[in-house]
Amino acid sequence: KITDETQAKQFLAEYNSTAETVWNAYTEASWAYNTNINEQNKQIMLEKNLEMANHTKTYGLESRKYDTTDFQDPSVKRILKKLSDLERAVLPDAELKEYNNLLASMETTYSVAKVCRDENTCLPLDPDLNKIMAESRDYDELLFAWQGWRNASGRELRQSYERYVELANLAARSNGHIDNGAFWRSLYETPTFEKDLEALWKNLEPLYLNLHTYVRRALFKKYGAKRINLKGPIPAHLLGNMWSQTWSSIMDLVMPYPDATQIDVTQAMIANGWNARRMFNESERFFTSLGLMAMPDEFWQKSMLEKPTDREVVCHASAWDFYNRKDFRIKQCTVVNMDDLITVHHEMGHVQYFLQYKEQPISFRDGANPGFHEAIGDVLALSVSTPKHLHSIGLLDKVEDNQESTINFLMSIALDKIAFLPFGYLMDQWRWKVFDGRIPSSEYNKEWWNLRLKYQGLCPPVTRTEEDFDPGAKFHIPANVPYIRYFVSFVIQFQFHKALCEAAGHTGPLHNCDIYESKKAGKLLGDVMKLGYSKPWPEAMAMITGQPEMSVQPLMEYFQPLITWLEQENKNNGDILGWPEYSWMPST
Ligand SMILES: C[C@H](NC(=O)O)C(=O)O
Ligand SMILES: [Zn+2]
Repeated sequence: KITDETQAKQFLAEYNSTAETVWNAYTEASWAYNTNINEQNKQIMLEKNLEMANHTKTYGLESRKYDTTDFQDPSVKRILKKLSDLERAVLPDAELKEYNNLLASMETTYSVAKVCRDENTCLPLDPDLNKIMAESRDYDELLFAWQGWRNASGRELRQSYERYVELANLAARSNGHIDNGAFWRSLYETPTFEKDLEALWKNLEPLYLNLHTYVRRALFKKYGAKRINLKGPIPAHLLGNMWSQTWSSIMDLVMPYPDATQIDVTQAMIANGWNARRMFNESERFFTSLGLMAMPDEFWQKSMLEKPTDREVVCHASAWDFYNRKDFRIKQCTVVNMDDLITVHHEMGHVQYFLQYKEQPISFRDGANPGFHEAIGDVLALSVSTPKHLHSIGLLDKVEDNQESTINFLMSIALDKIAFLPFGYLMDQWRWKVFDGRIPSSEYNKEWWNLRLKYQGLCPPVTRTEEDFDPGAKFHIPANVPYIRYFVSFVIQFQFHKALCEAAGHTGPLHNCDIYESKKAGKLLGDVMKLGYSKPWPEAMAMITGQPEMSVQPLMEYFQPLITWLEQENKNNGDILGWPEYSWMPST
């Protein structure tokens, strides 16, 4: 073992500069493929991925030769520890090639899948099927899109997924993890991670149950007793979203006070001639108002902000770091609506993080934990979504400060933030169990729907079998993107919001806070982003909130007026919480 710290630093300097070149080459090739899906671009991406894996393995094996016990510099220890996990590069050549091919083909199948109405009308997910799921109030049309999408995507992916699980586990185990789920959880550096998550969920479950009961009653009014059982699960295609993960698109069906202010500003965006570029400019303006960084010119020159009409692309929105400290991009098939304005801020939050930590060693150019990276943009979006801010950017003609408008506003935010929690929690519950073998492939779909029932109180609108593979109908599953990061983000973003609002000198209810133009709030957030992955995330958490733990208290404080209202409303309606008639399904 090498115990010379100076030698280690030289080794890491060489790693850093060579990694920038190799990772940049791979990222360019991956970008070319994601923004123009064809065989040639796929082959180039696979070739660059092998080169990157080679680099990772060479330096990873070298890093394992160091004994850092007596090293003085904690960063050197931290980087060598991270490098010694080779991830997929540990696989033998043949398995690595097979693994990369599986990933590329699963993401392609998902991204080009379409649902045909007739032989010459085939609809892609983005924007067509998403639009049907959000706007249609026709039970059968919703079922057409919901079932068609699962036939075109999930069903086609089941076999590849089974092999992917084997190879992902082989890689994880070769790196010393018990399985791939354990590897994914290790990124949070928290031995009690699963217990902590369960405790957070137990605190949040009552909020979700109250929202579920209230929305079920509203859907009962709309779709009737044959399709909605007030003591049963909700059919999964009626919530305004292909995966029932956010419900704000059915705000019209659940609006508490139709005569008071509502904040869906899609109409106003269209009426005011907003386009994708305007949405991104507005978001950049918010970041710079906090004293954070503007987008570099390359961002505007090289991003893909709208869906091209002449080629196939991966439409699922994403932000890209090209690891040369200059080139950062977003790929988004932007639609002019409120939902996408929020997504724009989400993706711009990733790029802001990239910009803030770009001078860190490449191994530290990551979020303090993956949930931090997902939270940044959402924190700013909480301010942007306030009636006050929407009014200030010309998307709301008047701001009313009364109980009805407050409840309407909190309902619209809850339909995204509270509705999401069980989905954000169950996605990797399913995958962790697949990776550790508790869910064999013969039960993939049965266990998926058991979790969808247990956590979200949903049922499939039509009978599902093991011919189906419904988890595969959600991007992150074929795309091999972990998901607990979003559950973590939806909790901690309210902790960050509360802390930044205090820094901004906000007084009054938390839900009214808009940190726009607060340089103090911006500095608090910016200083944490600059750390990247250089410090364990509890230190970063403490820098923002003054304490090191995840906590649901700020989320509960934010929604408190709505929680009180929901409890009263559900009582007035004589409705029960939960779905005791759990085996009920709608009559087709
Ligand atoms: C919440 C998650 N966001 C993202 O992928 O950026 C999703 O869209 O499912
Ligand atoms: Zn994200």
